[in-house]
Amino acid sequence: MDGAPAPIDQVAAVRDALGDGPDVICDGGVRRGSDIVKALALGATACSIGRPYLYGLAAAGEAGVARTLKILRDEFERTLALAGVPDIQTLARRHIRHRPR
Ligand SMILES: Cc1cc2nc3c(=O)[nH]c(=O)nc-3n(C[C@H](O)[C@H](O)[C@H](O)COP(=O)(O)O)c2cc1C
Repeated sequence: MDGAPAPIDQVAAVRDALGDGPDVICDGGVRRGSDIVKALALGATACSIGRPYLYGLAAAGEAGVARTLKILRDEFERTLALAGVPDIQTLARRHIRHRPR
């Protein structure tokens, strides 16, 4: 998997190939709320997480998982606000500058 492209770098191409209909879920490498903003701007419907919630679980059990989700949500909302984007529906590719590696 070391040579596999990052999921975030595939979102735009997947969305372009599928069109507006199907859901696209970006899974893998989401660590910050701003990562979710980027994925949605590129065309994802949602993101999923694996390790981040496990880190919270390991640190503080159920409360740690809740804390992880709150951190991600707060960062997500803060990033939208700082970008001047009022809501998810308004979020679009023009709001970010993304160069796939
Ligand atoms: C401990 C652990 C076990 C996992 N087991 C599976 C699995 O059995 N099958 C699977 O498809 N993905 C598995 N995953 C992948 C997650 O479902 C998810 O795709 C991935 O963790 C998302 O990336 P992230 O950890 O960077 O957020 C596992 C991930 C972790 C951390």
